[in-house]
Amino acid sequence: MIQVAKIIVDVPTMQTNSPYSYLIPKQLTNELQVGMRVVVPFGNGNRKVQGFVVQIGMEEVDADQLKSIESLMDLEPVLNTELIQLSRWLADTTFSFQITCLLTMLPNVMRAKYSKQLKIVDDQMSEEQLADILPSTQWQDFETDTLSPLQQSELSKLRKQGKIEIVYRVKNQAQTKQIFQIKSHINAEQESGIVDSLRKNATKMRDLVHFLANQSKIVSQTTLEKKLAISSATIKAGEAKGWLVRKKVEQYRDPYKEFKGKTTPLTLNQEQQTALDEISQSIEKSQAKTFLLEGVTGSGKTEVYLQTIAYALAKGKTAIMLVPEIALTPQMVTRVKGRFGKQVAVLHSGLSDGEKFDEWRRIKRHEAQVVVGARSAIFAPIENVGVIIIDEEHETSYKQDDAPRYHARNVAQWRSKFYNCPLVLGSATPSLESRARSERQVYQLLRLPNRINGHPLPKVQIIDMREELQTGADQNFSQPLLNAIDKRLNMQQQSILMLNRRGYSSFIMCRDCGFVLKCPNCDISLTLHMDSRSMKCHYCGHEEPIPKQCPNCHSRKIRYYGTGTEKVEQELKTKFPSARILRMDVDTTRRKGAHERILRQFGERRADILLGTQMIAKGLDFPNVTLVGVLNADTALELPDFRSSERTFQLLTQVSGRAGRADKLGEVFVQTFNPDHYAIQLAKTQNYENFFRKEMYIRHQGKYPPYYFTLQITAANKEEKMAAQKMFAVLKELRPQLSADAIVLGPTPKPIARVKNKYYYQIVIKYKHEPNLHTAVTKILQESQSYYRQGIQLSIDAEPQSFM
Ligand SMILES: Nc1ncnc2c1ncn2[C@@H]1O[C@H](COP(=O)(O)OP(=O)(O)OP(=O)(O)O)[C@@H](O)[C@H]1O
Ligand SMILES: [Zn+2]
Ligand SMILES: [Zn+2]
Repeated sequence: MIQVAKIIVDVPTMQTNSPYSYLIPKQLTNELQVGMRVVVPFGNGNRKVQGFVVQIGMEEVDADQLKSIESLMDLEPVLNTELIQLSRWLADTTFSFQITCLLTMLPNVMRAKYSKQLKIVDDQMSEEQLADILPSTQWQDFETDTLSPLQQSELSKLRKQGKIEIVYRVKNQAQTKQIFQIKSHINAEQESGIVDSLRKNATKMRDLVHFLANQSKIVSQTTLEKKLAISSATIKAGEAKGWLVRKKVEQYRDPYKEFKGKTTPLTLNQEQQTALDEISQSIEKSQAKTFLLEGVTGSGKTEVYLQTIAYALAKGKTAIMLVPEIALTPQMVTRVKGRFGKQVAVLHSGLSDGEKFDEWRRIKRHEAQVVVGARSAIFAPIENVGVIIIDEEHETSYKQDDAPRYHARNVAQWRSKFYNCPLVLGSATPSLESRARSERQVYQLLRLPNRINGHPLPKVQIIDMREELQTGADQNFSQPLLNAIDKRLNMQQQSILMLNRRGYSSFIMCRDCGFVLKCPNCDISLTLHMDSRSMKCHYCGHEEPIPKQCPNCHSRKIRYYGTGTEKVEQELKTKFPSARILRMDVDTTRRKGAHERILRQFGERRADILLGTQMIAKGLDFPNVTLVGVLNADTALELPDFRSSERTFQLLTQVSGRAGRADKLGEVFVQTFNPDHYAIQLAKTQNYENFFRKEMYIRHQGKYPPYYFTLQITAANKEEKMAAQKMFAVLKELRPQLSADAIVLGPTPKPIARVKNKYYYQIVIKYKHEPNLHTAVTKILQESQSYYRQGIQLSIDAEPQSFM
């Protein structure tokens, strides 16, 4: 029996869910702990990889058979036992590898960077000889698969002859920010003596001495440099003379350093109070219970969340609150930070890697007790959790598209059980899955059926664009909507307009031959963008100049069709020359802080109209907004997805909810070509309960979730035939494991069959109870490693949120 460390290694092409055993070097026996990252040798040669220690224990093995840990990457564990346990569950339930899960839980900077270098180890070999095969500029970090077959064989020959070696290094990217602090070592009495000893023209030195002689507090070096306009060389010279000491200290990169503003708890109304009491009781009794807080838009759900968090904190516990990425900046942060100040850590994609790393460490060191963040914040290393809240729980962004394909709601449930604390799911339009569970008493339903302001929900008018177009109206604006905008401008009230398509035109087509300009890499048409004067692919980012003539028949009759936010902005400017318009879409919010700036401007009433894509639909709370216009309600309805009605209803209800949230009444116009569709008709009354019943009936008929589970398996390859063949082979292996009740759709190409030059084929399995499915799919996952070498990527998605 010897002591070994069980380690999950980071080898992308040889993944497995079982850890490897390594020997622990003598010097490290007392140091090594579960949850640390280490560098270990792996495979043949001297390849080094990052690994995670998941267990330390005795094992019946021959020490000669094992390799030994090379070095530690951390001096303390980066993962606690809870998170290691969670990663195992996550890998199992999302059909992914544990290493992928571990890396997902940590800030990006904790992913190791690998470097490899060619090194000559034989005196007989000259650098020129090697450079003949591979230019010396490529000796560092070369990619073997980009080399020519000849280069590959030459290099491997040299290696076999022992003339060259490939040296691997694992680099830790996690860097803290260090600053110098300065403490004076001289006093006022010493000043004149020192100054006399200086040369006459040493004015900078004199300034420094004067400052130090009269300063007893510690200052940072950068402050001092700025204040006295001196260089770091002057300060170092002062240090050498013993006038001061410099000390290196760590400083957090705080994204909300400048944050000010404090909010106090509001007096809750009866319904809010009842909801708070129910949840608080669960915190008090340490119950792992899930609540569904169904509250209409503007019913004050956020205030319930905040007071729930306050309750958990008062009990000496911590809290996690998830919000959709978009909602995070900036209104939600203001609300939570305003209530809990420095106790809050914020995690979202708008932060730099360094900022995220520092916020993560504040949580880990128990310096923050409240975590607010987007999806991945559910993995925050917070302990002693008292409550977990997921706002807008129906949002698709809570499901990750890449491996591990997890849903934050499921992870939250796991952690809620681990800590015996309640989980609160909040929404005005809950997902059908969650609402159905509350129907079966799996979740406890709490309702806020009324708006805080006591007003009814805004009145919604559906406008039939087919009729409007017949009367010769505008493509984008119906007359009633134009009138309503005009009225708001006259009354100095604000409007929000939503169009779910960015760019100028959705596609361009030749009127002579019908040619449509498509992306060379994907099966979709290119979108015209006027601000960059180019055609762009919204899937892969491909960009090319706007053609002046048809690339197919050379006709000049090339025309723009469809519309986007850019074009609508231009039209608005022509129609309402005096209106101040803000446009918010992916193109105007690319730069850091742009999102916040636009919303701040709108909140300060420095604009009359906010025009945007669906990123403006959620969470915004502006009291002066009394009009909401949806320019085209049909975009989501057209998608080939069984959730398209649900998405449409949710989006319309959410965006309608932005109007009339304070003392003034709100009004909504929804323009559509499908005025009779039930999702649109029911959004008119914003009656979620009716929508729920109708949609449940349809899902039952179609055998879809929440009545059936779904599992999607996709194969991707540069060649369509390869992707299709693999999917047929997978199905052949899987089908015998399934009962006759399981329904298999496909193999079929995905609705967008080609993206970034890869073809996608899929099968979807719908099932109720399949005891063999999990094992069979896990086996397919393990086998997928071997096709990976043939360039076939296989992905498995349990409960996919999108079938595109
Ligand atoms: N008890 C209360 N007394 C007074 N004002 C309140 C109270 N609760 C909430 N409010 C205010 O009512 C407004 C709407 O509340 P909030 O934004 O929390 O609603 P919500 O249910 O989260 O809305 P949505 O789902 O539309 O985002 C906010 O301006 C909030 O400050
Ligand atoms: Zn043409
Ligand atoms: Zn493309």
